[in-house]
Amino acid sequence: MNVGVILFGGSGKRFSQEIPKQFLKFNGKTLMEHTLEKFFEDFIHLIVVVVNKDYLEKSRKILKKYGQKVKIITGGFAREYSTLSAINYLKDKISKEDNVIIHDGARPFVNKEILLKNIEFVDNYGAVVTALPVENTIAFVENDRVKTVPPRKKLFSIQTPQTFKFSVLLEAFEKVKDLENYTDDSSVVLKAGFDVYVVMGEKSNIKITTKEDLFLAGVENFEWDI
Ligand SMILES: Nc1ccn([C@@H]2O[C@H](COP(=O)(O)OP(=O)(O)OP(=O)(O)O)[C@@H](O)[C@H]2O)c(=O)n1
Ligand SMILES: C[C@](O)(CO)[C@H](O)COP(=O)(O)O
Repeated sequence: MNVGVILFGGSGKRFSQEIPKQFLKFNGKTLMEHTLEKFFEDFIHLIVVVVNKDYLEKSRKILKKYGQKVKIITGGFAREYSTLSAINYLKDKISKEDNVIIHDGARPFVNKEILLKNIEFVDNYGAVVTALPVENTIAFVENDRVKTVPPRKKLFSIQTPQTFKFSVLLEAFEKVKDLENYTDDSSVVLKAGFDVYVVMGEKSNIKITTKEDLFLAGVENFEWDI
């Protein structure tokens, strides 16, 4: 079975101080609807949407039209605790051999090809991360001073989905406790000692973090679903 986990448990503070970006609306739909609908594929059998507990009722109102394939749970105070909430929810519902596809709700432009590649690769490798070779030179900086410039050809920018055999997630999130120190799922799995393999992402699969990202994605106007 393939299970989608869509993370919408944040507050979107870099986008807006007032309303979480989950509820921004463009092209007639909220960000939450845009991303969720990318997972409405026949090869995804269950979708767990992790929402911000302060907006549970609002999220339920938006998502109820999608029916029983969508399960709504609340997340944690940091991204990886939201992933942990999904793992705990799934513990008694799916098999250790099932695939769990974890995706930022803030990435509405993911496509079917990336989802299918994640599923194809996780069957071989057990843990995969969507990523792209970086195009800018990256520096390690401390106190405004460049300390090192790692060789670019080995650097990748990590995206989502990040897809794992459920057994890998269970073991990794059992071993790693300081989840607030991690910004994605693959780094937790890596820390737990698993190999993680790359699935090539796409530049269009951007994360909507600030308003500029929306404009870069070609969305010129948006409103709020309040
Ligand atoms: N405690 C958290 C924090 C983040 N996320 C989700 O992880 C994705 C990527 O996080 P980000 O883009 O940083 O969203 P926010 O944390 O909401 O943004 P900000 O850091 O600006 O507050 C988002 O879909 C967000 O909803 C989550 O599920 N639970
Ligand atoms: C998971 C992620 O999108 C990979 O690049 C990124 O780490 C999320 O960071 P955020 O600060 O939670 O948006």
